[in-house]
Amino acid sequence: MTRRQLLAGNWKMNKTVAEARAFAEAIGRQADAFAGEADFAVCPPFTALHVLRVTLPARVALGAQNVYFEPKGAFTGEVSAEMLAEAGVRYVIVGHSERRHLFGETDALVGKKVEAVLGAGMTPILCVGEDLRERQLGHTERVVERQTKAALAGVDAGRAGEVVIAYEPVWAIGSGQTPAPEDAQRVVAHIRRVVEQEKGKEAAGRVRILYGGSVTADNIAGFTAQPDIDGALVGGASLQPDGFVRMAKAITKGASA
Ligand SMILES: O=C[C@H](O)COP(=O)(O)O
Repeated sequence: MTRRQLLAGNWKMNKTVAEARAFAEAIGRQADAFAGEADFAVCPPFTALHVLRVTLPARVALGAQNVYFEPKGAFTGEVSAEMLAEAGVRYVIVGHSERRHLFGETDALVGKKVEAVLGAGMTPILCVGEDLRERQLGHTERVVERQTKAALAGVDAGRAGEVVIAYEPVWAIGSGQTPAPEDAQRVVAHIRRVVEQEKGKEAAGRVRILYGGSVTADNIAGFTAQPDIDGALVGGASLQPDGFVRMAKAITKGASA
């Protein structure tokens, strides 16, 4: 089964509207970087969705960093999946470790968000990953297994293959430290086995699993060369236009190699 590589930039709480526009114009001047056989997305804060919708190169899709699962109502501060879809959003990050740890998101809430995103015709980027203590205790596999099963619990086997999963070891996020690509491959292969066990072979073969955590233009190719790693979810290094372009070229080259 051939899966297209995906490069997704997660800007977190960075960039004003003016800064977002400047980024889109800068990568637009190097739009050739996005012409190859791979998918690309940028996930800005909500406030910069509109400006990116109108300024990003056509091959770079729009993503969001969060969503609420209810369709509408008295949920001050929240944004629904339908609202994001209408705003031109294609991908929605769900269950990022910063949301789980800083904002108390539970496995059950993450599962509802995954369903809402699929229900609105968008692609969830479901984040899973162990923290340092869990890793030191040897619990990595069981943590990603629990998170994956809970998040996919309400998803039909026929649609599970549409989900993108991002394996992000929490200790690697923003730290400059990464697992060896072979180590990330081992965990990602385990996640794929969990998908197979829960949703069947077809879904497991289709589901794209990214690596995230201190990815840069210099190390991305080592991860995306692994057989089960289908791209990267990138924080800090996605903020600079040149870095984003270099990563786009690296994954496109790997995809066609
Ligand atoms: O969603 C992105 C990840 O949290 C990785 O962030 P980072 O590339 O800055 O380590």
